[in-house]
This record gives sequence, C-alpha cells and structure tokens, in this order.
Amino acid sequence: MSITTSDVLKALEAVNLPDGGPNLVRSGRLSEIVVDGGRVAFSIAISPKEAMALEPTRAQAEAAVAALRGVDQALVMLTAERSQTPPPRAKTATTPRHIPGVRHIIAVASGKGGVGKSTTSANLAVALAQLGQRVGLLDADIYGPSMPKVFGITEKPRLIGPRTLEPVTAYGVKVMSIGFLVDPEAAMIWRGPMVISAITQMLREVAWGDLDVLVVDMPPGTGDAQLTLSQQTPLSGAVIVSTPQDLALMDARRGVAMFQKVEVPILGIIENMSTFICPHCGGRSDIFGHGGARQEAEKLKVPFLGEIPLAMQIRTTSDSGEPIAATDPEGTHGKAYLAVADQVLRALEAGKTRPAPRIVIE
Ligand SMILES: Nc1ncnc2c1ncn2[C@@H]1O[C@H](COP(=O)(O)OP(=O)(O)OP(=O)(O)O)[C@@H](O)[C@H]1O
Repeated sequence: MSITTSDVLKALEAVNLPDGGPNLVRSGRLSEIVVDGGRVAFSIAISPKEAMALEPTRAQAEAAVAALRGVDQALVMLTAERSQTPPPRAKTATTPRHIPGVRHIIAVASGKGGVGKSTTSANLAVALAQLGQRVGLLDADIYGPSMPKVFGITEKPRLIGPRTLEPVTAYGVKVMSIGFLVDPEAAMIWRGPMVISAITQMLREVAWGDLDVLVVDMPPGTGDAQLTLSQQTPLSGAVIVSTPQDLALMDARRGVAMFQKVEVPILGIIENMSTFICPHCGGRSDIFGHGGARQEAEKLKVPFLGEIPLAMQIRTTSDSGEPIAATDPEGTHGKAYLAVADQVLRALEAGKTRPAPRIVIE
C-alpha cells in the first residue's frame, strides 16, 4: 500500500505541541510534506529559541509517521527562519559540536555551480582512501546531489537505529547523500534553514564510525546557507574548486572570503578543468586558460593544491558511476587526484588547520 500525504497528516493530528498547544496540523508550522515511495520528509517551523522545547515534538512526529504502514523512512526537521539581517558573525562562545570518531571534516566548495566540485569531491575522497585513510563523503549539495550517480550507488542507506542511517560504502568510501532520501526536485525549493537542518542531521545521524577524513561536498555558492553551514560544521578546513577562467576565479575568491569570515582555514585551491588532454593524440590545449587558480592562490596567500585536467575520461567515468581515481589510479588523471589528496593530507597533518572558531549567534 503506498502512503499518501493525507495519511501523514492524519498521523500528525495525534501529535500536539507542548503545554496543551494545538496539534501539528492545526499549528500551521508544517512545511510541504514530501512523499517519495516509502520515504516521507517534512519540517516543522520554529523560532530559534524553541529548538530544545520542540525536539520531543519532532521526535514524536517522526515516530508517528515511521509507524505508518508503507513508510520505510521518516525524516522530520526543525527549521528556524532567520530574518533578512546579515548572517551571524563569528565571535567567542560555543564550538560547533565535534562528531565522535571523526578526526577531520573538510568542506569542498566552489563559488559557483558547474566547476566540477562534486566530481572533485568524489575523486578526492577515493584518492584519500587509496592513501590509507578511513574516508567518509557527505553529499551536501542539496540542489544537485550527484554522489549516488558518481559512485554508481543504487541501494538506499539502511536505518540501523531509531534515528541512525548506515552510509553506503563504495570504492572504499562511506557515502551519504541527501539524494538517497529526498527527491532532488523537492529539495530544490527548500529554503536556507531547511537545507542547513537537513545537512546537520545527515552529519550527526549517520553511523560514520571511525573516520580520518569526512569530505563534505558543499552546496555551490557563497550565500547564507553555505555560510551558516560552514559555521555549524566543525570543519578542519576548506578546499576551493575553481576552473581557470576569470569569472570562476572571482567566485572562488568569494568562497575563500566566506571561509575566512568564519575563521575556517583554507587548505587550498584546486584548478579543475585545467589543461585539456586529447583522448586521441594526447595533445594538450588550454581551453579555459591555465594556471589562473595557482596565481589566484598566490595572490590570496593560500596553498595551491594542484591541477586536474579537463578530460573526457573524467566525465565519462563520473557518468558511469566509476570514479577514475578508483578505476584507473595509475593513469594520468588518477595520479592527479592522488597528488591533490596527498597535498590535502599534508595540510591537515601539518596542523595548518586551527580548531574551529567559537561562535555566538548575535
Ligand atoms: N576535470 C574534468 N574533466 C572533464 N569533465 C569534468 C571534469 N570535472 C567535472 N567534469 C564534468 O563536468 C560536469 C559538472 O561537474 P560536477 O557535477 O562535478 O560540477 P559541480 O560543480 O558539482 O556542479 P553543481 O555545482 O552544479 O552541482 C559533469 O558532467 C562532470 O562529469
């Protein structure tokens, strides 16, 4: 029997807000309810101060929906709208909560979409695993989750506790993606607070186990959602992916500035779609220019982590779910990812990272 939105609403009528408040359906706090096969996701709007008080309501709502026949997974989030004031500034107060067992969390970000951030995150994660690291990959690119495709994962993560999902392991990497849980078209219309809430839940409610590095493929851009996410995640550092064109580099600069604003160390910049290597003759052409990211890194006084060529095989292997760093680690492109991964590890191990800032929300 397939589940419908009205089944979900009916179940939620039995869940009341605390202190004799109305039931959730009448409270006017429910977002659109997304039903995707046996998976149900929605959020409850709160003011930031209500987060603690309404957590039991959230848990009850999730349990009520999870108990319905035909529901395999229920994901309920508390989302707080912020006013249009500028994003909170970093100041002294609480440190973003560490994730037990996870040594380093690194964000892979880009100033704008389409520069190959997801392809780079995937191959970087695989290359780190090949260098002997225990690696996780969180696909937080909520507007275009691509990891299920890049890793060729067709299975869904298993629920192994009342609120815990087991990541799917592929090519030696533990992968979790919002694309496993929510229809990407539904996620497209999510507002910033919903995005942040979904991602922080994926960070904390996934059984990552012991990891040396958790790579987070960030949503593209440098807006409020990205900034808040960078603040709320206990990041060891950030990697910025850019193509060599001026426009992309301008956006990359914004990415660097965003992380600096919240005092997350920049591990470095990667130039993606650098020199084009012809698959037929092996000849090299600099279609988008070359070396721009290295120069930009020098200007910004941040490390340059390496170049990934613009290559047909990188795209085809991504499309076919066989990341090239795994399937051809000895080839030119596989080696390029290994070299970048090595640089990232050096930056992490050299302790160039500082502890995450202590943050207060003003
Ligand atoms: N070095 C490369 N050589 C060839 N193709 C590449 C390379 N890097 C990425 N691509 C291809 O470019 C396209 C966009 O890449 P990808 O999805 O990784 O970008 P993205 O920055 O994550 O995009 P978005 O921000 O829109 O999610 C994909 O088809 C991918 O296979």
